[in-house]
Amino acid sequence: MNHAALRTELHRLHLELPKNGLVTWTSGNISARVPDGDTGGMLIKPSGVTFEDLTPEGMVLTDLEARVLDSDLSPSSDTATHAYIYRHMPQVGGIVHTHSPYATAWAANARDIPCILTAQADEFGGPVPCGGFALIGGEEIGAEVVRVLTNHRSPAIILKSHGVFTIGPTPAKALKAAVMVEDVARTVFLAYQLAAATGGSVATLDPADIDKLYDRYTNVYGQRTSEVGK
Ligand SMILES: O=C(CO)[C@@H](O)[C@H](O)COP(=O)(O)O
Repeated sequence: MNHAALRTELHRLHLELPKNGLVTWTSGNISARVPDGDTGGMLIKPSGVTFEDLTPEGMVLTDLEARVLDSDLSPSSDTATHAYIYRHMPQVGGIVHTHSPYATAWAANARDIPCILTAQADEFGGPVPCGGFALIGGEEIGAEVVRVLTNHRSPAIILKSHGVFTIGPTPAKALKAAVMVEDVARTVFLAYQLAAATGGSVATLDPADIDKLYDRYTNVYGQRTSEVGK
């Protein structure tokens, strides 16, 4: 996808954040890696702009040192973090950050989201990991994302006292992981709440079953063409 088409795609994906209940007011952001053959670098949301005021042209182009290349708008507060992730994870083509409420509640408790659901084994290949706290504005959040997600099956991490970061080969795949992590965070929370209310208990999935589920979802589920079912 070229630079102009990526702007349009990135704008479209940002509108999915409020639609899916993942952000409030101006929180959250998405970026897309721009291919080297085009301009290189990345496109990212401008900081503090409401979702209804975002435009394709307003997406800010930066290099992978987080320097703005073509805009009068300030880029997202998380630009240095996104740039750090792209520099250290060459397979990543898109990054999403949200404060989606259930996943962020787990993050506020500094708890991994335990793997008790087949849908979670499918998408995340096990528990969703919780990383440590880092302040906003520099590369520290990115360093924590890279530290925890390198060689990890999960495309999502929750960060202590903050929120969610997801990665993917494309921004659309990273967005899917952001939608799915909120879905499992809510259901897992409800399952534990129901167990507490009824005196029951919740079993985590057997690691061997998680492996089988993850393998089926990764290699068999869905359509074999990238044009269908994105
Ligand atoms: O939590 C943070 C900073 O990590 C962000 O999600 C802000 O809430 C939105 O910041 P901008 O991307 O608009 O600068």
